[in-house]
Amino acid sequence: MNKIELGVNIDHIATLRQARGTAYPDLLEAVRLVEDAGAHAITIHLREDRRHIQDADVYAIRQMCTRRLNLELAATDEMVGIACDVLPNDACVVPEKREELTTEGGLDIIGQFERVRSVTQRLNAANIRVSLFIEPDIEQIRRVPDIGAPVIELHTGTYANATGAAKAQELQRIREATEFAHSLGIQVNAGHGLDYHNTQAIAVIPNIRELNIGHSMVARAVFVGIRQATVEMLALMQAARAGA
Ligand SMILES: CC(=O)[C@@H](O)[C@H](O)COP(=O)(O)O
Ligand SMILES: NCC(=O)COP(=O)(O)O
Repeated sequence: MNKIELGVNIDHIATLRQARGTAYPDLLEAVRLVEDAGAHAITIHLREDRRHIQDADVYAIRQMCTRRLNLELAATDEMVGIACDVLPNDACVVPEKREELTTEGGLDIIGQFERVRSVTQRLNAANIRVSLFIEPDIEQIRRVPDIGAPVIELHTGTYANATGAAKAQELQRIREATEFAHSLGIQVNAGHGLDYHNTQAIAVIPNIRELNIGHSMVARAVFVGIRQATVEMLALMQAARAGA
């Protein structure tokens, strides 16, 4: 059985802190609890508008994080400069629009080929493992080797928001995209909009290696705490993968 890993995205713990400009909730305490619960990675998205994670958070988390740090970033010179200074283990290149409520889809690596390739090369040169956050689209995946990224993260937001036949169709698209990328030797991760009900069907796909999950887990943490929210998510992912 292929193992499946969990990266916990703690952006929305910072959203709560930023809502009042307080020092709490403490992101470093969240990292400690999430790691103690067995998560494999900590994911943070330093948005250009700094609406949740702040620059100082990135440096402080890098210092104390004992698991992999996955920094999500837009393909800009500013963000690449910060990543090359902080040196996260992984950098996930994501699309970003200032006015969006949340990330609305995958990066168009065909339309922005030269920019994404140049960003990837700079991150590769700093020994940061690059992941491209893209749609489960065969034509996009076909270009990944030319860009030089070893990992992709498939955007699961469309699947998460769909219902009925459209949901089944999107799940099938994710399955096919995973198999195609795997056949090219690319590591496949997935994330966005995953929760305690829709994650199982994604976790069961054998060649998906890591799920990055944030919003639903922070929401669950309001009632049970982030440690327990992590334990529960890990358990359901692992049960789905084991075929339980
Ligand atoms: C790329 C991605 O899916 C996450 O970074 C997610 O976007 C975090 O939450 P927000 O989109 O609300 O910032
Ligand atoms: N890359 C996806 C991620 O980190 C978490 O997205 P969400 O669970 O907050 O929608």
